Formats: sequence, structure tokens, C-alpha cells
Amino acid sequence: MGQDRPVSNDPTPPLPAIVPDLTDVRRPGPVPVPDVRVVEQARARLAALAQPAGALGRLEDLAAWLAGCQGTVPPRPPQRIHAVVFAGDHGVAEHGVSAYPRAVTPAMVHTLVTGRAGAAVLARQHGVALRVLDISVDDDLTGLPDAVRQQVQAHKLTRSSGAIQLTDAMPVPLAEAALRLGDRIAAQEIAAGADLLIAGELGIGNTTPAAALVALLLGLPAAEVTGRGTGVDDAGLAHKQQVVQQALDRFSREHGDAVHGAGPVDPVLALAALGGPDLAVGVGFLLGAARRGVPVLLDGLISLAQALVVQALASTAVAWFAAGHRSTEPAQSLALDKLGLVPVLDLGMRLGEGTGALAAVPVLRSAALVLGEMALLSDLQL
Ligand SMILES: Cc1cc2ncn([C@H]3O[C@H](COP(=O)(O)O)[C@@H](O)[C@H]3O)c2cc1C
Ligand SMILES: O=C(O)c1cccnc1
Repeated sequence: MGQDRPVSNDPTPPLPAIVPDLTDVRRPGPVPVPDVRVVEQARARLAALAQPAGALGRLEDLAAWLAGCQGTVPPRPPQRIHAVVFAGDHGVAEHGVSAYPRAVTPAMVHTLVTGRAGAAVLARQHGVALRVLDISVDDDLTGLPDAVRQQVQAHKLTRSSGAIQLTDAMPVPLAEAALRLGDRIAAQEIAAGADLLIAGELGIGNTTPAAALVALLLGLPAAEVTGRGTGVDDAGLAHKQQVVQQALDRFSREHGDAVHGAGPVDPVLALAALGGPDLAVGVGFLLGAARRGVPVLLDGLISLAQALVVQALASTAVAWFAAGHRSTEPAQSLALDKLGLVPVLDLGMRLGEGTGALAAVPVLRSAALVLGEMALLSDLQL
């Protein structure tokens, strides 16, 4: 299908536009969308493949999306996928919102680094480069070998965020710095050759700020967004719901009446008040991928809450995102709907770390391959 693209006599291909680092996080500049003409070309080729019309189902949507992102038909199966797990602790974890203690956060950083966490296993299986970054973990991680610890802490911003039902998670300038940092980390991964990015997360308690962010941005009450996270029981769920509602009420009291659909919420303020530094770095990372035209597979609740914030910062950025899976968290499904994303997998997963996105990688690769390698109906000897 390449013959349909404009032909130039100039033998020197144009240099890719250099995207400057994010300066004003509230004005990330126009984020271009994937190439619509290429998507149409991909659709035309899909319609011509040796199959009953539409028989590849959602694989066709994925193939067309990837073609548009890469600007070429057929798309290349992504082979240089980079996943970055952003780890951080959350003050709210001290308030009975998780089924597990805070000590799990540093322990799981260790398990990720040693390649035995769920995300590490799946990343290895699919040849994905996985990095873990301590953005705001409380623990000093002194159990790690020095060289490894330096890498993991290379971008550490702070320690645990504030308990969001009582106080803002962090000051606005820290949220801004975190967004810029995430954008820069995405730029680094892309400069290192990444052709698809995944943002993972780790941090006991982080489903509470993520649910609060979804509630705030969608104008929904806590009762509709709050899920069991790591598996709190019924009493735990009722309590967690109260904590999320307290956080929303506090936001509305302290930051004006922007809650419940009264007006567009300032996404940076939302992150500062109800998110956390680790969540904000992930937002910057997703935005940084979109600003540079690199596709992203989204993961579970935290990832979808981050994508909602990205949408509030730059609505066109979402065009670079595909949803890896549907998690069991209600707020994740609500965010998927709001963003118009249909997840690749629906396996009842609720682990986080990036595992839902990683599990979807082979399906995405298959989508690219069938578009490139299948015969056309016109090739059949009828
Ligand atoms: C052993 C273990 C490994 C994990 N890996 C990811 N998470 C996931 O669960 C946590 C969020 O759920 P909540 O808000 O209920 O605490 C985060 O660490 C998230 O990454 C884990 C949780 C545990 C316990
Ligand atoms: O939806 C998720 O990704 C999720 C759910 C529970 C715990 N951690 C993450």
C-alpha cells in the first residue's frame, strides 16, 4: 500500500520533528493524531484480505490503529516495547484502604528488580524491556545492591504522598515537576528505540487515589468508582468508599466547586490534590509518548486514571492509546468508556504493575502480522 503515499524526488527523508521537552504542563502544545489516511489504507487492505469481510474482528481495529500510529501499511509488529513501572507510596495506605501493608511496596520493587514479579515474568516472555523507577517510595531500598539501587532511584522525587482525604497529595509545583519528569522519561525510552510504551505502577494504596481521580474527572460519586483493589472485604470496601468520598468532598471544599461536573477540573490541581508524584510521573510519561507519536498500551485502573488526566491536558493524545485489558475495578471500566476504548483482553485480572498491558502484547503483534502476511482475496484461485 506504500505506493499510495506521496512520492518525493528528494532522496533525503525528512528528519522526524524534534519534540521539545514539556515546559508549561498545562499547555503541552498540539498533540498530532495518528495518520488518518494510513488508517484508511489499512482498512482497505483489511477489507481485501483472504477472509470473510470483518472476520478478524477486533484484530482489525488494532492493526488499523497501529498502522496509523506508525504511518505505514502494513504496520511492523512492535519489537522494541519498553515498560516502565513507576513506584510510590501513598499516605492514604495508613488508613485501612488496602488488604496489604505498605511494606509490600519496597518488597515488590525488589521482586520486580529480581525478575520474579508478575510484570517481570510477562515482560520476559514477550521480550519487553522493563524498568522500575522509585518515584516516591518511603523505604530507602537499602536491600538492593548499590548499582541497582542507584538506577531504581535515579529519578526519585520524594517520599510518600499525603493522605488525600485529609490533605493534598503534594504541592502543585511538585505535580508539575513530576509531569515534566514523566515526559522526559518517555523521551529517553523513545530515543533508546522504543516503538511502543507501557506505564506500569506499584504502590500499596494506589487504587484509592486512582479511583478518586476518576470520580473527580467523570463527576461521579465514590460509590460508583470504588473497587476492592488488592481485595478488601465488604466492610473494607464500605470504608474505602467513605475515604474516597471524603477526599472528593475535601477537594470541593478546598479547591472550589469544580467537582461533580460543575466545570472542567484543572488536571494538574487534580493530580496534586488527589493523585501522587508516582501517578503524575506516569501521566507525563503517557503524554510524552503521545506528543512524540509513539503508541501506548494502557493497563489497569491506575493507567486509565492517568489516561483520563492526559485527555484533560491534551484531548488528542488519547488517539495514541490502546487498552490492553479490562480490570475488575469499576473505575477502570468507567474510564475506558469515557475514552471510547475497547480493551484487548478481559481476563478478570487485577494485579496492576503493567501486567494487563503486557499480556495483550502478543495479540497486538498478531494484529500487525496478519495485516502484513495474509493473502488477499484476489490471490485466491477461484
Ligand atoms: C503482593 C502484591 C503485589 C502487587 N503487585 C501489584 N499490586 C497492586 O496492588 C496495589 C494497589 O492495590 P491497593 O490499593 O488495594 O493497595 C499496588 O501495589 C498495585 O501495583 C500488588 C499488590 C500486592 C499485595
Ligand atoms: O486495575 C488494576 O490495575 C489494579 C487493581 C487492583 C490492584 N492494583 C491494580
